[in-house]
Amino acid sequence: MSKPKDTHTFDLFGDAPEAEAAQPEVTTLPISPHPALSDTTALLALCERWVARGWLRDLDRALVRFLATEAPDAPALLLLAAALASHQLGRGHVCLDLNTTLNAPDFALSLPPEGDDLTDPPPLPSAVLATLTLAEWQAALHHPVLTSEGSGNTPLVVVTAYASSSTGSGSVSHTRLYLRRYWQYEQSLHQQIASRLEVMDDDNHQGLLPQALNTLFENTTTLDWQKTACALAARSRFGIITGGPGTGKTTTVVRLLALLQTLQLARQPSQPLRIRLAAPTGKAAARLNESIAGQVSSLPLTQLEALLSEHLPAAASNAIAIPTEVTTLHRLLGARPDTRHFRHNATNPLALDVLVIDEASMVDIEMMAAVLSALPANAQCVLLGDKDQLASVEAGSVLGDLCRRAEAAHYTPTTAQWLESATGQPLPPEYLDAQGQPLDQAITMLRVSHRFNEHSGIGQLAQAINQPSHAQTDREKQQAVNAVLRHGYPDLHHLTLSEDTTLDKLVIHGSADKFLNGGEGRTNHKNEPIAPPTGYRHYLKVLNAQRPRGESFEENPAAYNAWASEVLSAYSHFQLLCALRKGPWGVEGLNLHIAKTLRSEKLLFGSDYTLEKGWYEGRPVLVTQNDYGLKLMNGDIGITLAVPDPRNPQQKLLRVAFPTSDADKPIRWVLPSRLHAVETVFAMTVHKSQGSEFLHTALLLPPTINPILTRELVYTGITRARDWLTLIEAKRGVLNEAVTREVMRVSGM
Ligand SMILES: Nc1ncnc2c1ncn2[C@@H]1O[C@H](COP(=O)(O)OP(=O)(O)OP(=O)(O)O)[C@@H](O)[C@H]1O
Repeated sequence: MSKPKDTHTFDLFGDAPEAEAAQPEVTTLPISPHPALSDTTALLALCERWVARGWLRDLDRALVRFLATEAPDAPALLLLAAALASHQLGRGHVCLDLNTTLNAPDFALSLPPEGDDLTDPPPLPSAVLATLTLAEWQAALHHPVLTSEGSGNTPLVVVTAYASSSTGSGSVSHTRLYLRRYWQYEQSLHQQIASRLEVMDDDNHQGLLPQALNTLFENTTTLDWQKTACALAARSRFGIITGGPGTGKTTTVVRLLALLQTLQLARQPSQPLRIRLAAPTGKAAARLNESIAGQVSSLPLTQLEALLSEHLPAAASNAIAIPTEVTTLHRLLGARPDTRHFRHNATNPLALDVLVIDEASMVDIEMMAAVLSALPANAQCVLLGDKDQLASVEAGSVLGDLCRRAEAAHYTPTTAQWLESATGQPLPPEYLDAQGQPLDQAITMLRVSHRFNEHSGIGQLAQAINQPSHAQTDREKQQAVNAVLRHGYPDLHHLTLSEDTTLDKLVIHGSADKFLNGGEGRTNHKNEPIAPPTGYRHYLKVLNAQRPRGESFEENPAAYNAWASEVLSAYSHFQLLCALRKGPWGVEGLNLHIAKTLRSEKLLFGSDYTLEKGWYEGRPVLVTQNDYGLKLMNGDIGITLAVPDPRNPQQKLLRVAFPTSDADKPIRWVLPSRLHAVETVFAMTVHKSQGSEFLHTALLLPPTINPILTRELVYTGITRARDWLTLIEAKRGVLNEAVTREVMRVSGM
């Protein structure tokens, strides 16, 4: 849920003047209670009007009807809360928080960010709830058939928590209403995590742990958070390593696996750990696969094996093996078509000892609960991810919730002492807290980016945007962000659209001329040269220049695979990201606009209809649903290529090329007619871009602020950029607004 600037004045309908004229019910609050608060028929009629406007889902209204049939005496106030609780699930919240809803009622529905014509508008939630008090609403939630505090099998669960008030005048109650299934997911996560937080081995494995850590990490004078992360993650059966882009999460986890395997072989020489690596999407899995493979080859395995044989001569012959294959969570659990149940669960657990989950910020509460309950009791689970990124579009922000205290660490003196003996590094006092919770002891935040240094505008901008709101005022944050934009960093270009060709030039050519020295002469953190930024022309040129000639697809599949690999790699050089789906500034409008622009440059060909609805060579597509038959995962990107028709080589057939992780068959060629859940991806939403990175990322912010534009969205978008970032504001000022809005997901975690 985004933070309202102040209740009721948040501009839900775009620019203020029209909005004011169009929302009589916002300004004229009813003086008597709205009938829907006490009468079920009136409530159902209201829900119907909300559904007709798309403010509420049909599913939410159906739930109200079902509950009203199950319990005809249920108060309308309870049914209204149930409708809103159900609706929150579709918006990422695990439950309905009554207090938050009463403070900002209009955030409880999906009011149209891009405006509404508002002829005969239904009442806004702020009008409906205007006379309702928290105590009245809480009292209405007690019903023997529909609600309980968790006991029995009621469809709804009410949880009330008490906390001391900020004014110090006693305690305040906070009430959350859950659909039972989601309450169960939370309970299950609590139990699973708590049961794994116990410290496993306090004797440092007879001195092997510090020696292995010293073998894996160079001695540094400053605190090495990566070494700390490895030590802590080896200490209990649940650990989290969080950090921004390039802070070394993958590097650390590869060393952690080598460490765990070393310790295991010292314990049981003939039983190496069964380690599995997983990520929420195919794209994220492929990325981790690639970077893990590179990192494993640089591990000091020979030294670790020598260390092991010193400790245990009997174990000398045991080689330390680290897997590099990464799977998706769906595959790992054994997803079954047409059911939300998996093959692996608490009664049929996964056969593994260690599970690493990368990009954990993208894992929703249902999936996280499913994975943890499918783990054997003794298995170890390590989550990797950036706590500040957008959470999954599904309900829950598990990683963000678990890492809420990660910044200040909160390590207890016992943990600090143990860490010092394991790593040889004392912890600075600001990270210590005698009241630290068990979960705090299992989390490490990596704080140094090895990819973006102080000379990188991408890194500096990410840091400025990411400052939490309690650390500075909105004005200070905006000033810090603007200072980065004005500084003249070589990897950063800030653009405000003034003429309509500006965006076109960028998406075609990449606008290298807008970067310092035309983007020439830069090197990366490994001192390798960085190629200047490109736009979509680049991959379309590669497509045409490297097309195999003279041989058919069947005669020389390797040539066609090599061509497709080059085109796919060239495509990953540039990606336009945007916040919205609909409208001219959303994916739908931009995709068509860009396709036509590329056609006008003779880089693509096809009629208006084909570009909008059909298939054409060069069309890049994003898979939007897992397809196990085709072995395609949500998030996979493919490019449409024309290959000779085997029946008539003069004719061409369109096939879509997707990359695979199989070196023998690097490309999966799919007929367009078999692809049912794909969309053109010249423009991609920031939500869909999670887990991917592009050499040049252009992030386009629409001209009007709306609830989806938050600091997390902007941060996630800009951190998809590896070498170059173009930040585009359709209208100046939107960025300033967006960076001061935070996502606040409601949950009980
Ligand atoms: N301690 C270190 N010293 C020097 N270079 C490092 C160190 N740790 C990581 N790197 C380098 O920094 C880069 C980023 O590291 P890595 O991929 O592990 O980070 P990450 O946090 O997983 O990144 P991502 O944002 O892609 O998830 C890599 O090139 C890696 O080799």
